[in-house]
Amino acid sequence: MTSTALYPFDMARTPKTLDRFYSVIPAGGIGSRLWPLSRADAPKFLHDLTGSGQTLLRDTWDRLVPLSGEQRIMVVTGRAHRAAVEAQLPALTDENIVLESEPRDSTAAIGLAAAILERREPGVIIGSFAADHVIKNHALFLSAVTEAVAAADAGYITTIGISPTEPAIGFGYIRSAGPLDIGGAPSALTVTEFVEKPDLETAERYVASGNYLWNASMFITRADRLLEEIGRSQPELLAGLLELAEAWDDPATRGPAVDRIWPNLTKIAIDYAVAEPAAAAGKLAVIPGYFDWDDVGDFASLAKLNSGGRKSDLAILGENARVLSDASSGIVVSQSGRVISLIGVKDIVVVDTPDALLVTTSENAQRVKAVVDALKLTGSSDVL
Ligand SMILES: Nc1nc2c(ncn2[C@@H]2O[C@H](COP(=O)(O)OP(=O)(O)O[C@H]3O[C@H](CO)[C@@H](O)[C@H](O)[C@@H]3O)[C@@H](O)[C@H]2O)c(=O)[nH]1
Repeated sequence: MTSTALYPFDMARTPKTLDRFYSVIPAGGIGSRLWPLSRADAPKFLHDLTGSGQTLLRDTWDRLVPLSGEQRIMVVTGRAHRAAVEAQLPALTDENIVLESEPRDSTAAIGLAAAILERREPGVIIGSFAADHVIKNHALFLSAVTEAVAAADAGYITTIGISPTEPAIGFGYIRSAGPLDIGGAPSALTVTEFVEKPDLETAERYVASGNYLWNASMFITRADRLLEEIGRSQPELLAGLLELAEAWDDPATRGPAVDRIWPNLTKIAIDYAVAEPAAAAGKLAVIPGYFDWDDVGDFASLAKLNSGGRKSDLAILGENARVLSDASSGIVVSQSGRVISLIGVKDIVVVDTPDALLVTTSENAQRVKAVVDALKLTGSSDVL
């Protein structure tokens, strides 16, 4: 059975707008809160973190095939990841892989895909979906995105909002208001405010108010509308993206244009460059998503994901893991083959790789990024 057949989604009855729909997968983040499992040469999206037997990138691809077909999925990733990405996605065509010489953040990555696709096919609608998230209830995901495509066709930059369960500070918060009257998008809501990564006090206030949704980092929009919004807040960045797109499809002009323009593009996340200003201008819409969504941002989420939500359990990841546990809980990731024994430790995080060992607790899982920053500063980048 192909993965497509797993979805209860009838392509014959999907709206016409999906004919113009392209999925974009920006696969650029290293996932530094998952160090030392996630590395520069083996980032989070190239790992199987769910026990599905597939990498998160492949799971993402399979999820998007029913929406765009294999021919209309574009992946934007670093040059260094080309071979690994292509091995994961054999149906990815050369024209649908965009290779970056260095990371320039999500506005440049998604904006370049939009500019290339708009040039090839004016009027195209794109949806960008992180390469390293975990989603269950695919039918609900597909129906939310289908609605988002209809809202995008009406001119909105559309995102998918998830009901918050805690005042997480690593997410964007979307304040939704009344319904928008858009055919094909009955659950679309107008957005009055988008706040990227608020401080803890603000996040607590947002969650307590019940008026905010988490941004799931999915942006569905007409490519021309996205470019217009980038141009409003980052005109120089837009000019660079348009110039790159013009040179892209000719191998003789692409290389020189990339060398000249790409390293000078402003590094800014799409949440700041597009979502916040578009919300302030009343051009952002949100579709509430009722599917299970997890960005697996740190080892605490990874532990939860792999222990079925039971805090008392010990989740073990690693093909040849040899773990002895007595009255312990948390997560062990084993890549070294060493025997690991735990006695009476709760909510522990142990990540054992051949050249680096991390020991912390679920409560401190967010602080792993600081270790990565410190390793960079102390010249220990060989283990990153
Ligand atoms: N190709 C490429 N992709 C990139 C780059 N930088 C980021 N990305 C991709 O852009 C997406 C967002 O990554 P981050 O910018 O690291 O996002 P974040 O800190 O996790 O926050 C975003 O996601 C949250 C949900 O997980 C959101 O709540 C938040 O608002 C925001 O959209 C991911 O798919 C990541 O791979 C880059 O330089 N190149």
